[in-house]
Amino acid sequence: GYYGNWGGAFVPEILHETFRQLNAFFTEAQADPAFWRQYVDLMGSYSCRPTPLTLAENLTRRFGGASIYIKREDLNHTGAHKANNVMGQGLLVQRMGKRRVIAETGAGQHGVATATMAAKFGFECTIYMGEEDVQRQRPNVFWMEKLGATVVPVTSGSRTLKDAINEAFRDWVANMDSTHYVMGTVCGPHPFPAMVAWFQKIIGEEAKEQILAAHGRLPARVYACVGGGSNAMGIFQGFLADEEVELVGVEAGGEGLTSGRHASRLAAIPTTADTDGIPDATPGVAQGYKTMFLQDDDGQMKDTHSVAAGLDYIGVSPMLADLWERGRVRMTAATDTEVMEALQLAMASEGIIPALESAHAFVQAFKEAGELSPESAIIINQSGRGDKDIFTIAHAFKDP
Ligand SMILES: CC/C=C(/N=C/c1c(COP(=O)(O)O)cnc(C)c1O)C(=O)O
Repeated sequence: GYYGNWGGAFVPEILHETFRQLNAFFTEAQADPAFWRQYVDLMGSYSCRPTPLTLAENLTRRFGGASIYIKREDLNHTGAHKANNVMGQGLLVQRMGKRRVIAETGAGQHGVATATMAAKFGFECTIYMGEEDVQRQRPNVFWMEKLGATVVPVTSGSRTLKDAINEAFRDWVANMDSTHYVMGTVCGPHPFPAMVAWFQKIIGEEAKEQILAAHGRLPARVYACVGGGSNAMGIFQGFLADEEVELVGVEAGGEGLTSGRHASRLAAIPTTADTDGIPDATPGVAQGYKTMFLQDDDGQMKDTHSVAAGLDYIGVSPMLADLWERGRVRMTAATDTEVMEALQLAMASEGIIPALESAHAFVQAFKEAGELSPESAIIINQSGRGDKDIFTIAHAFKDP
């Protein structure tokens, strides 16, 4: 369960048997071709896959460089890439014979997706959500409850994603015989990162086939926003073996990397010795895994900030920490202000409304498209749609 120096499964003794069982079920499912076919068929009939790869002609013309393609994970059922992971996990829960699922959520997309899957599979469902996120993603809270899930507002800590994860783990330790924890991203103790990345790789498999068909050759660069890292790992896996394809992760720059109010774990750190004086992430172990965390000198988790609830998290996938350390993935950050501008441009130019999280990837792609040759192409992974963010966006534009 390691990716270079990162990952592992730092879980208490009491959970070892549960993790052993989970690993056994996952390994068996991975080895069973019928399981992956069942998953692909379900994603086709229930979640509109394959999702389109849309050529953004107006944005391409505006920047005058690479052809800009958008991978439309917003067109999944429930509106984000989270659907890929939860439906796969649902099939796994069926194989394990469990009847209850729990999950953490920040943006509420993973929560809605898990509640949707539970309704379809007939599982009992409890979602843990930071009180602050309950307030800023109300449309999703409404749907989770309407779909039959119990939403538990979490009032400990910073009342955001990391606190929701802590509460979900507490529930799981107390109910692990009946309950599966549907981790929403490629973080947490092994095998969670591996499982989530395995289901999300469907994005990259489709995108590679689609770009070769539409553009005739591999893209120069692929951009994805990074919260825990699951939509990024999903699309990146389609191109990891193609060294000529540059992979760019975009983290939450919040109010700026020197503001102390951001959620950038890797982008803030130049790969050389840290000389920019920006308080950066450091290696640590928390929430069951080892990665680069935004923590203080005592190893206590810092409060993060992002306009996008789904990126507002202290940890980053051990897979991405390893790919970044090896130089295979370049990490950048986009500020809240840049995100709003890119969102507005995408809406006005292409009639596409990205989620605030996804808009971070658009920011970096817009900065770089013009410097690439017109014969080249780039792909932006649009992880979700912006409907959930209507109040945040309205507020941002009201106060210019
Ligand atoms: C698992 C907690 C993260 C959530 N969402 C994260 C998210 C993200 C960031 O998550 P990753 O892809 O795992 O980095 C990107 N795009 C959208 C639309 C998201 O909703 C959630 O609760 O919905």
